[in-house]
Amino acid sequence: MDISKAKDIIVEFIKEKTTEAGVKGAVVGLSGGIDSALTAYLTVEALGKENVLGIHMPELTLTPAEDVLDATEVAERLDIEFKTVDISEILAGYLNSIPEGAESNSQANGNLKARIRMSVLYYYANIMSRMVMGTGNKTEILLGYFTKYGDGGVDLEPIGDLYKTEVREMSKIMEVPEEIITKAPSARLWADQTDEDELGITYELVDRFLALLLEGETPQVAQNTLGMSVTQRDSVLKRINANLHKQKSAPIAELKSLR
Ligand SMILES: Nc1ncnc2c1ncn2[C@@H]1O[C@H](COP(=O)(O)OP(=O)(O)OC[C@H]2O[C@@H]([n+]3cccc(C(=O)O)c3)[C@H](O)[C@@H]2O)[C@@H](O)[C@H]1O
Ligand SMILES: Nc1ncnc2c1ncn2[C@@H]1O[C@H](COP(=O)(O)OP(=O)(O)OP(=O)(O)O)[C@@H](O)[C@H]1O
Ligand SMILES: [Mg+2]
Repeated sequence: MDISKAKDIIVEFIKEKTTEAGVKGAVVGLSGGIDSALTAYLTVEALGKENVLGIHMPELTLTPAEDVLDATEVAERLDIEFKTVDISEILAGYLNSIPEGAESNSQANGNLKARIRMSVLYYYANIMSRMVMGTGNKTEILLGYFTKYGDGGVDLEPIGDLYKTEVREMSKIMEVPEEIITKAPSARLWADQTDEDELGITYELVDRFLALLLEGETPQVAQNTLGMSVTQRDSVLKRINANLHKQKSAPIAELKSLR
């Protein structure tokens, strides 16, 4: 892919879609990770720095200092408005208010954090008449590796057709800080979580596998071509199939036979 041309298409996409929606500005959740950093760079190029708000939303126990520094550095380099909203109290209030909240369920609690961050972004989008920028990439979307109505709850997905490995390439040409490009991707929803550990495969490998499948190759041939293990192949296929529902809006019970 010509990454420079892809960048121009994405910048144009952001301009067009915000104009169609009648809004001038955007809100981006800046985690300190590469997806949100690249999305912020592209959005600033499309809309201008005065029309982009970056919001960092750390959580007491899980957000490392390097993420706070990296998110701040992105905002400083782009010279955009930047706010920090600590979600720890919101999370504690939420869990204290529901009967099962004291029971530890790392999956449910992790997804709740993503959904709290989504609602903070929409709060600012509402009060400022702006759109919420999604930061999902093609790899995450194909695998369904995101929280439904959490980080998947957004208005636009500018980098949604870029594989993670292409996100890295584009980040290099846009001069996203090097330490953000090389940092291990993580949702930081629970302790020691990294994407590649949870997925059981590297982004380099899964991107090549997904690309072969989209070119019409069978999973078996793609697996052999790339030297993947059967376990890796099957777990990726299982994830894709189990999460297909995340790519569609919720099914509606149709009543047209009664009309
Ligand atoms: N066929 C179907 N049709 C309609 N709905 C279906 C369904 N199958 C399950 N569901 C429903 O989907 C829901 C489960 O989905 P969801 O709540 O998203 O939860 P789930 O997919 O279980 O978990 C989210 C995953 O995304 C990862 N994640 C989250 C956030 C950020 C990042 C990151 O990379 O930064 C990664 C996270 O680590 C975890 O592995 C349930 O309500 C379930 O009943
Ligand atoms: N601490 C946080 N502060 C603000 N936004 C966050 C935070 N954590 C997650 N988000 C939002 O959720 C999105 C999804 O997280 P994800 O980890 O997939 O992306 P990333 O952190 O930008 O990149 P990476 O994959 O390298 O970790 C982020 O891009 C960001 O918009
Ligand atoms: Mg992250």
